[in-house]
Amino acid sequence: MAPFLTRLLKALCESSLRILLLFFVVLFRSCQFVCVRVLRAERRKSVSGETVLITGASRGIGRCLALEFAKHGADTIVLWGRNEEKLSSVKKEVEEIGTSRCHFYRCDVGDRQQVYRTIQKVQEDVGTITILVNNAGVVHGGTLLETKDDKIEETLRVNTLSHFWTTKSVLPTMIARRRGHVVGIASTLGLFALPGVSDYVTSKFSLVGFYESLAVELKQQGHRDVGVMCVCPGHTTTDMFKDLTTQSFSLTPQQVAEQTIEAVKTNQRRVILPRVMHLTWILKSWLPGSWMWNTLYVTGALKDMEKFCTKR
Ligand SMILES: NC(=O)C1=CN([C@@H]2O[C@H](COP(=O)(O)OP(=O)(O)OC[C@H]3O[C@@H](n4cnc5c(N)ncnc54)[C@H](OP(=O)(O)O)[C@@H]3O)[C@@H](O)[C@H]2O)C=CC1
Ligand SMILES: CC1=C(/C=C/C(C)=C/C=C/C(C)=C/C=O)C(C)(C)CCC1
Repeated sequence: MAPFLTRLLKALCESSLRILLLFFVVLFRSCQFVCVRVLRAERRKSVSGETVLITGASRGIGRCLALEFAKHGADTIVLWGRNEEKLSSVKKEVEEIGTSRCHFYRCDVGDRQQVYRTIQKVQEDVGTITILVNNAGVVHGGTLLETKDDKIEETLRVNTLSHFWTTKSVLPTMIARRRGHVVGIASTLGLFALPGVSDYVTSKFSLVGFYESLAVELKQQGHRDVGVMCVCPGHTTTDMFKDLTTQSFSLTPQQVAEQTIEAVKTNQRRVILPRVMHLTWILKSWLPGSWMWNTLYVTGALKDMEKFCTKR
C-alpha cells in the first residue's frame, strides 16, 4: 500500500507542478502578446500601392483575399486559378470595390514549368510583385491505403511544392528592392492531424516548416525587409471542406481574409485562427498524448472527418 501511495503522491506533485508551470507559460505568453500588439500597432504597414499576386483566387478564401486587398487600397491585384470564368467574375468584383487594377491568369500551380512561365508573363505585363499570397489548395479525402498515388502527388504538388516555385520566382526582386511579403495559407492541419487526409496534413505540416525555414534564412542573411508569414486557419466554410459538418469554431473565408491582411499590416510571423486553436499546442506539447485524441473524440471532430471521407 505504501509504495502505491508514494507513487500516487509523486504523480500528483508532478501534475501540479506541470499545471503551475503551464499557468506561468500562459501568463507570460499573454503579456508577450499584449506587448507585441502594442509595439507592432505603432509600426503598421500599409498595403496601398502594393502589387499582390494571389494563387487560388477564383473562389473561397482566395476570392475574399482579393476583395479585401482591394478594400485596403492595393494598387494591383493579380489573380491565379484554373477556372477563367470564375477568375473573370472575381476581377469584376475587385474593380467594383475601388481603384485597384486587376488582372487574371490561368495557371495550374501543380505544374512547375507553368508557374515559372506565368510568373514571367505577369512580371512583363504588370511589373514587380510585392506581396505574394500562396493560397491555392486541394483536398481529396480517404485513408492512406484508399488514396491513389497520383492524388497524393497532386496534393503535394499543389499544396506544397507550388509555394517553392512561386516564392523562388519573386524573392530575388523582393530582396533586391528591400521590400516584399510572402504569405502562405497553411492550415491548423499543419499543426495537428485529423484522420482521413494524411496527404493534406503532410502538405500543410510541410508548409509550416517551409515558412519557418524561409523566415530564419532571410533573417540570417539580413533581409529583414522581406516579410514572411504562415497562416493556419481552422475549418473554413468554403467548397473545400463543405462535407465536413463541424459547426463549432468554423471560420468564414471573409474572416480568414480580414485577419490575414491585418497580420500582413502588423508583420506577424504565424497566425493561428481561430485563437482557441492555440490550445492545440498545449494539448500536444504539455499534456499526455491521449488528450488531443480525446478532445477530438469528445468534440465529434473524428466522426465529422469520417463522414467527410465517406462523402468523397
Ligand atoms: N476550407 C478550409 O476549411 C480550410 C482551407 N485552408 C486552405 O486555404 C486555401 C484555400 O482554400 P479554400 O478557399 O477553402 O478552398 P476552395 O476549394 O474554395 O478554393 C481552392 C482554390 O484553389 C485553386 N486551385 C486548386 N487547385 C489548383 C491548381 N492546381 N492550380 C491553381 N489553382 C488551384 C482553385 O481554383 P480553380 O478551381 O480555379 O483552379 C480555388 O480558387 C487552401 O490552401 C486550403 O488548404 C486552410 C484551412 C482551412
Ligand atoms: C482540434 C480541436 C478542434 C477541432 C478542430 C477541427 C475539426 C479542425 C479542422 C480543420 C480543417 C478542416 C482544416 C483544413 O485545412 C475543436 C473541436 C475546435 C476543439 C479544439 C481543438
